[in-house]
Amino acid sequence: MTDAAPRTALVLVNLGTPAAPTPRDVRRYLSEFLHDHRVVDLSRWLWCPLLHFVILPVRGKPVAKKYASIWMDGVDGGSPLAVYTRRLARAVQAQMPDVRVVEAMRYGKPALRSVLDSLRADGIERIAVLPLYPQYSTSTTGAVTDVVAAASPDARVVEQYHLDAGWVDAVAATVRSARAGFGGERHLLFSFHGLPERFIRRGDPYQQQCEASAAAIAASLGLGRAQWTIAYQSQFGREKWIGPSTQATLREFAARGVFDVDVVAPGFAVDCLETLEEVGEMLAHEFAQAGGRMNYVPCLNDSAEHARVLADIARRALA
Ligand SMILES: C=CC1=C(C)c2cc3[nH]c(cc4nc(cc5[nH]c(cc1n2)c(C)c5CCC(=O)O)C(CCC(=O)O)=C4C)c(C)c3C=C
Ligand SMILES: [Fe+2]
Ligand SMILES: [Fe+2]
Repeated sequence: MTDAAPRTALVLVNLGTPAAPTPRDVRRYLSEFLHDHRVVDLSRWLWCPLLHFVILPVRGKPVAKKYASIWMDGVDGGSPLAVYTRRLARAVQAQMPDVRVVEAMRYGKPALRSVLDSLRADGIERIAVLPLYPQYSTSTTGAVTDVVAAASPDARVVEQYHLDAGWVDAVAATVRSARAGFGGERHLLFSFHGLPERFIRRGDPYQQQCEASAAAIAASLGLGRAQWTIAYQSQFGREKWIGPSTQATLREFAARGVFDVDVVAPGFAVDCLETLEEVGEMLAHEFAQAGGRMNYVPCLNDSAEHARVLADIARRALA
């Protein structure tokens, strides 16, 4: 570490998550998230009544229960997305002693807008913003760039890293080590967060980038095309989302007798509700009921390898 205070900062940004696994905090979080036009672009005349009178009241309690099932204990505990993001920022800081590394959330706290304002107030001159979304979507990365453009327009935003060689190899390595204890023929299922098809029709590159990431990770693992499949999870609402869905794919696997499946979720930098509860608990249970054995491969989380990969990406952005 140099003696002088760093003049450069790196902000790792994640989606955000409720402060506590209670219906009130879940509603507060969902309200901020689902009011963003980048996420739901319906007319507010239509969307606000639906959101305030149906979605938030109906979703608060059951979604809080799901968060409670994955909540991490201890003084440094909390929602996995928040805990792993905080730990990841510390691990990246250890890789970049001359840069101030901080974490921020697009929705909830620590709010991206106030993190950027306080870096400026502290005399930081150069800022790189790294949204923790390997694949670009207007609904996620685009929502981060909105805040950066308003608060700190000269900051450099890393818009995607879906084909970064270090990242591809790091994800492949987690799959390899998760498979180490198993013998025999296994199938690899890549499960990415879904998106309404409408976004793709309007030019969002997300799905194409997910496909490119999966193909690159499979190539790094030396898998043939018949040994892996892509699917999309976490559909929300009635609109048509990109598919096939992870749930339908697992049901089809069971029907075809494909019972030994590793599931990896390379669209998620850290584990969260959608990976731990939806895939690791709900879908794993459903697959087991159908006779299958799912091995969920954890996200890169706060591993040293993840920190090294992100530090390399950030250094290039700051160069
Ligand atoms: C229209 C709604 C949604 C879009 C579009 C969407 C895109 C999207 N989301 C992620 C990553 C995450 N989403 C998470 C939770 C989550 N997502 C939605 C809705 C949309 N997502 C909701 C309503 C929720 C909350 C849970 C629920 O009520 O079911 C999370 C996890 C957050 C956590 O606290 O753990 C992540 C991460 C991506 C990458 C993406 C587009 C590509
Ligand atoms: Fe509203
Ligand atoms: Fe989402």
